[in-house]
Amino acid sequence: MSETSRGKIFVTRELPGSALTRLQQSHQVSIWPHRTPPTPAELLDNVAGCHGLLTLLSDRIDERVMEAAGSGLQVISNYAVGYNNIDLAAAGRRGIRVGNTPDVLTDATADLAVTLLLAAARRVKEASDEVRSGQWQTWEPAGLLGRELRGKTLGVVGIGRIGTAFAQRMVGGWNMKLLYTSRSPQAEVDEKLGGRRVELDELLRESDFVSVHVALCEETRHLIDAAALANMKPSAILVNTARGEIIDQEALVQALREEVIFAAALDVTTPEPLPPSHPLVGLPNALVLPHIGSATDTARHEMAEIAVDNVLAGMSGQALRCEVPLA
Ligand SMILES: NC(=O)C1=CN([C@@H]2O[C@H](COP(=O)(O)OP(=O)(O)OC[C@H]3O[C@@H](n4cnc5c(N)ncnc54)[C@H](OP(=O)(O)O)[C@@H]3O)[C@@H](O)[C@H]2O)C=CC1
Ligand SMILES: O=CC(=O)O
Repeated sequence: MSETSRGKIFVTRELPGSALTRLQQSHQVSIWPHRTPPTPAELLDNVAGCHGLLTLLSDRIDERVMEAAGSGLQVISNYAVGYNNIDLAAAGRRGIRVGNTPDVLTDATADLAVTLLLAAARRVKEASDEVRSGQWQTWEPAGLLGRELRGKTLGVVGIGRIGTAFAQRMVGGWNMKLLYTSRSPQAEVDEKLGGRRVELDELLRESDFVSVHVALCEETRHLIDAAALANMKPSAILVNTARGEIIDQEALVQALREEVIFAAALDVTTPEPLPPSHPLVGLPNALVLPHIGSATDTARHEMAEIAVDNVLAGMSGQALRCEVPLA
């Protein structure tokens, strides 16, 4: 299909900036008008006859959705770097290209991981709650004592783009010792950041701060389970900005309640949104944010530009600006 032949595109949410107007100029675009995602049934209805889909990480794009779109579907462009919401094998079988939005959100997400780590280390949630609830009575010598960062050991689980950017900040800012996991050696991380590649067991045992940055897939689901948490130091802090399912959340609740670890700070949970009644929300040593890793104006605008470029390229049969390799 050429860019001028007005293919049909379904976009599952409004995006910031003007990138979507580039799609509207050349194609027949329908944009889901609500703040919350289409239900699975609504998704099936809306994709019928589409040549391109621009999706969010909260939209599950499985074989049924591709089937409902029909044989004309050429491209699925995810407005995220993670693509665990898309059935890549099904896309591969159907010859559908899949796109994502890497790099432009790396700084924003790494910055948020630093924010979470610092907030947990200095007990910011408990301190703020004390002020809000009127429980702040006086300056106390032993009140709300947190953890220092300088010279401590940092464990980065998955040293890809965001894991590396996060490690740069922590090693450069606080002179931390770096341990990391990776399926392959990372010479640059070793040379520039003094990192040491280790097995997950050693990383968990030795680290004062553990931050999760692996992609979610079958191999990484519940990578941090009860046994992994028991392996961590009682003084350790766990940060997750990757995906909620990488941590066994029930095991985490128990570990926080029993002070197996000191604290957790999470941008991602299972499910999302996490209900306010969930135990993690009420625990003093857990900090939960509503998946805002990439939520800066710059990152979200640039993500929109890439996502639109990916749709346009895919619909004209070209390689995408950022294409996810299919199995
Ligand atoms: N909170 C938020 O808003 C955001 C969350 N994210 C999440 O962060 C993740 C990382 O993003 P980014 O750094 O750009 O991605 P990268 O692809 O650069 O890094 C992904 C890392 O995951 C590892 N990995 C992939 N598959 C496996 C596997 N099967 N087993 C073990 N390790 C694996 C890779 O390891 P290896 O080197 O061994 O291949 C790599 O270190 C995204 O997938 C997304 O889920 C991203 C942006 C914003
Ligand atoms: O979670 C966000 C992403 O871009 O992936």
